[in-house]
Amino acid sequence: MAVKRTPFIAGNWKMNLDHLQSIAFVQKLAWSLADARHDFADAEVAVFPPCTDLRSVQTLVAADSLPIGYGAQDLSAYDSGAYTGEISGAFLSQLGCGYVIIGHSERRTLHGETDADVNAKIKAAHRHGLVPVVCVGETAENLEAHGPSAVPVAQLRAALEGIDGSKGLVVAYEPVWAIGSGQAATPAQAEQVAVALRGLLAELVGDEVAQATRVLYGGSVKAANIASFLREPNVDGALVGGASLDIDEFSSIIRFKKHVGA
Ligand SMILES: O=C(CO)COP(=O)(O)O
Repeated sequence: MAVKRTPFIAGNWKMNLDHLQSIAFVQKLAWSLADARHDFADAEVAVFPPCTDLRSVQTLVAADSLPIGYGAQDLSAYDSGAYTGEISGAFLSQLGCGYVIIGHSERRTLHGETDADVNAKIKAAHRHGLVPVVCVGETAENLEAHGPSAVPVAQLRAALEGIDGSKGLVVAYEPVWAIGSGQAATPAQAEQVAVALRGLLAELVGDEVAQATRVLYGGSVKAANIASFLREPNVDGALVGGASLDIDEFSSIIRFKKHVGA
């Protein structure tokens, strides 16, 4: 069954751009999206700013009904209470977030997030109507020891335990060795893992949800390589880090149709 999945181009700003800078960036992105010379009808664009920027982004997006989605880079597994420093999914929903990144490798490595934490956070996102962008990916050591798919597949299996797939999700395959290194995976590698992840989705949440779920590639994506990833049938977009902070580069990435010549 062939299902058309809308390509998703997501910018993960990480801990960059304060709320004033986010306003300038979103305004420029809106101008770029409004550029009549380009057809964005087939792509969905979203940004993931620091939490302190979300209110500013919401105000801009809502004021002009901008075709820009947005979300947070993390959320609490809890809904409210004595959890100092945590941000509830309820608050993110109130700010109009549609998405939330969960289980980014930087959270796993630098903040000790486990598969169980990722699972609990996906459930929290679903409780509050947020679509989780679930990140999985292997280290260079994992790649050498187990090949490309084993670790991402094991992470996704653990992440999705007991999840209701009908509540929506996006999966982002981000090899740790490709993040911020300038050395992206090859499109064939990304496709191979995306196929394995979609196969697992079919097993866990059913074929219909698996076919509808966007599987993104992330790791050193830039304007020069985006089209090569999007040509792969199972790669449905990109989670972009460094290149999403440069308005010219990000604008060029979201014009991927130009790169593929469509
Ligand atoms: O971690 C990433 C996006 O979440 C990828 O980062 P880079 O695009 O900077 O490699």
